[in-house]
Amino acid sequence: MSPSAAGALERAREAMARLVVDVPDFPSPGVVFKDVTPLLADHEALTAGVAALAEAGRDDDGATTVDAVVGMEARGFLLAAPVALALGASLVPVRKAGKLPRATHAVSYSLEYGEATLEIHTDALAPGSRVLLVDDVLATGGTLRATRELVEACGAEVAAVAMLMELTFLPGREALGEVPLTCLTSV
Ligand SMILES: O=P(O)(O)OC[C@H]1O[C@H](OP(=O)(O)OP(=O)(O)O)[C@H](O)[C@@H]1O
Ligand SMILES: Nc1ncnc2[nH]cnc12
Repeated sequence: MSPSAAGALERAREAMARLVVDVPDFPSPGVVFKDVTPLLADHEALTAGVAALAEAGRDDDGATTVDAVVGMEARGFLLAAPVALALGASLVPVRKAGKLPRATHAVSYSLEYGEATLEIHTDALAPGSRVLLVDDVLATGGTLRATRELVEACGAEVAAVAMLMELTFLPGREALGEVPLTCLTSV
């Protein structure tokens, strides 16, 4: 890792420890919700977080290794867009059911506090393209597993995954198998 990437990671970790707020019993009893909105509101924290996430889509020489960045609705969009710009890659949204206007692939899944369906436009990713998935929180891995299925339904490949935060008391990481996973912090 380059000195500037290591610096961004250190600044992002410090910012997350300071700015991510635990909200007990939201959106349902027993869930401790990780609210990243104060981090998004802090320019330096967001800059460092985006730089650190983007490293997951670069090689050791700093060259971009992915064709597209996929963000999962809704918080994933906020991070995936600047990461895609930083990498010079395409931005592709994976949306909750009924939001995309053209033909879609769809996958239903469970997450820490409910169930949902995610969709991707069938032509959103070129077959064979390499994709970086970006989101804020990895919890049960339901969102990640569903998104991976959607990417693969397009004939593309998940090359790497980058998250701000991993909840290690949940088995989210198992959704990935061998795919490289970058989580800036673990709780
Ligand atoms: O690992 P999992 O158990 O699937 O949980 C992680 C997902 O949950 C949150 O999204 P949510 O579906 O709450 O949507 P939002 O971003 O629209 O708030 C979070 O942003 C991840 O996408
Ligand atoms: N505890 C949590 N906080 C924020 N986002 C989440 N997504 C799933 N579980 C979550």
